[in-house]
Amino acid sequence: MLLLAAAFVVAFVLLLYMVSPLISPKPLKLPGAHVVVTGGSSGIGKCIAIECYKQGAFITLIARDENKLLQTKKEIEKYSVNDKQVVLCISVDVSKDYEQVENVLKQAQEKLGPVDLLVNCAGTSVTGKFEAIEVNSFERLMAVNYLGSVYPSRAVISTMKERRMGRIVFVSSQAGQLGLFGYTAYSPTKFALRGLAEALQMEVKPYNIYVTVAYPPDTDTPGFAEESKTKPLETKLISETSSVCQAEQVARVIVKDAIQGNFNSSVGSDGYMLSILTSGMSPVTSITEGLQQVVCMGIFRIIGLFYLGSFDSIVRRCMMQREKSESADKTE
Ligand SMILES: NC(=O)C1=CN([C@@H]2O[C@H](COP(=O)(O)OP(=O)(O)OC[C@H]3O[C@@H](n4cnc5c(N)ncnc54)[C@H](OP(=O)(O)O)[C@@H]3O)[C@@H](O)[C@H]2O)C=CC1
Ligand SMILES: CCCCCCCCCCCCCCCC(=O)[C@@H](N)CO
Repeated sequence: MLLLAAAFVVAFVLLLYMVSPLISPKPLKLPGAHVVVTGGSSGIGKCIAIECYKQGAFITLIARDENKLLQTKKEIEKYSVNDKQVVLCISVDVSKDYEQVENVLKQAQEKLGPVDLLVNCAGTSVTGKFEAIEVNSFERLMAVNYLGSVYPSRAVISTMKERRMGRIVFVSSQAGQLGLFGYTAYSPTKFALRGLAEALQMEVKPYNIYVTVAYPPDTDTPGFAEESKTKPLETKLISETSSVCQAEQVARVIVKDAIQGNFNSSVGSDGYMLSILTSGMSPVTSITEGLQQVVCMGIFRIIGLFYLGSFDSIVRRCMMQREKSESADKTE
């Protein structure tokens, strides 16, 4: 009986593997491809641009600060692999005016051809206790992190559909997979990208367009340094659960997953567990991935509950410490 069940499972898995080419896309060829990176002048975005350029792509960098763009262009050009390669810089705010974003992308496509890969990496963060975060920060973060990814994607999608090819990456965050102390303004903007990505992927898959959502952990970048200046102690202690990654490593993983058309992109063992645990109704891009989710989800939930317990105790400890030092101040 047991043997029969085992044979059935093996046969089922074999069958799944036989149909797997139906769900795995063909890898994107980067040599000669046009890659647009928003937020390409700094941190993770810059490293993604370098990684694609090293593999022969033509690059458009989008960010606001022109000086930073030009400096990054020079830095990237050191890695050229042929003398035809171009790095184009566009200074625009991706979150302000849709028409403006559409226009600059049109110009970029006139110069370097239709976009093969769009990486939405422009983003920013504000941390603090809910009541301490300025009301307009909630709006600004939603505008930059969410609408700033909607606009460029909306501007390239029609051409991608016509060409029956293309890749779009949304750079979310581990804070887009779980909500943590201090991230009440930031996390929702990163969760929103997941919803956008799932809905969009279902629409564009028949057009051979593949969407990737990346969930990086804390990564050593100028943005992260800025964020760390005002981070609550609780957020720091909770985040120390997983170590800080290098931007080059994060970029390599994102580019690899985008090329392969993987819906989910994560870094490190925490990243792997979180992605399995929060896979929900997201699409799978390989049978192996689906099987890993089915097998590991329960056990990762148990591990996750221990993490949550330790996060709660960090928060409680910090609160008690604060109250103690406040009452000590009063008695002085
Ligand atoms: N570093 C980390 O720990 C993690 C980061 N992430 C996410 O990765 C992405 C990149 O982060 P990181 O490399 O740290 O960030 P950086 O702050 O180092 O770089 C941000 C980039 O985005 C650009 N940018 C910001 N706002 C706008 C805007 N309104 N319009 C156009 N460009 C804009 C910046 O240029 P300029 O200011 O000139 O416009 C810059 O090029 C973000 O979305 C972030 O949320 C996710 C997980 C972890
Ligand atoms: C089985 C379950 C395992 C759970 C492991 C959980 C580990 C949590 C660490 C969270 C770190 C927060 C990253 C936010 C990074 C970010 O987006 C900002 N730095 C942007 O600047």
